[in-house]
Amino acid sequence: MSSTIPRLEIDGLTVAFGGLTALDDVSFTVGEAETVALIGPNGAGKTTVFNAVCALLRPRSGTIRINGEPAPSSTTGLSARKVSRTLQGLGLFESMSVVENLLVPLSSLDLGAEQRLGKARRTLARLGLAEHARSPVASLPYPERKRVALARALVTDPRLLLLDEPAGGLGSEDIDALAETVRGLAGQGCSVLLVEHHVDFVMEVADRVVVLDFGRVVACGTPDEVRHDPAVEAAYLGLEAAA
Ligand SMILES: Nc1ncnc2c1ncn2[C@@H]1O[C@H](COP(=O)(O)OP(=O)(O)OP(=O)(O)O)[C@@H](O)[C@H]1O
Repeated sequence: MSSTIPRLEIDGLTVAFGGLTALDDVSFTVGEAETVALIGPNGAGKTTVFNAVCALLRPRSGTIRINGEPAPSSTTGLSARKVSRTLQGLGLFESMSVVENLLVPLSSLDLGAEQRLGKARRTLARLGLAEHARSPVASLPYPERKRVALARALVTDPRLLLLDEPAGGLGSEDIDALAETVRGLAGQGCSVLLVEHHVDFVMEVADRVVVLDFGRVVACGTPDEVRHDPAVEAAYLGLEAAA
């Protein structure tokens, strides 16, 4: 599954906020068309990894490479590198229609108006949102709004997709549909880095799982390997089971 040059390579990443070390020498890779899940308890550093990849903060040390090249030093460079991200808070333009939301990221691509619209409509159809194309985002229930956020991230055909808690707030039917969509991304050559608390979803879609605890990688492996790792049970899964 992985090519020799990882789609994303994080090496020795250390991030501090004042006296708090949020990430401590974190290293892992995401291969071509691979889905890697980043899990760990609240405050483990998962979002900080995303923010570092997206150039929203400056690491104290370590390197981040995308397709073998240093990651962009500002968020504006991400789309040219074919990196997309979804946000926990969705970040949609609520008063605009669904299709207009998808046209926003397409505006930076060198495409004509018809091509942009075609791309947006094909993406909406792929995610079962075609009938909502003209609806204002604010009029849709949360699961559909969440799917619009995913569609907006996918409409530019990213090679690396960062998904921040995509299953959060969804019911089991929507989670099943989401799992199918995420599994299908590999077939399109898209690599995924996923932050998620929903462990069953993670175990279903991830090729590999990286477990963070207090900013350090405490385990890394296939879902089965990680599931039976005592360090993981202690750091995360055990806490969930006890909750
Ligand atoms: N901008 C910031 N300033 C100060 N501390 C921060 C900042 N961002 C994150 N932190 C701290 O860094 C640590 C890691 O936070 P982070 O949000 O990455 O964890 P997380 O694993 O994503 O947690 P959650 O699952 O709750 O989203 C936490 O202790 C958090 O309080």
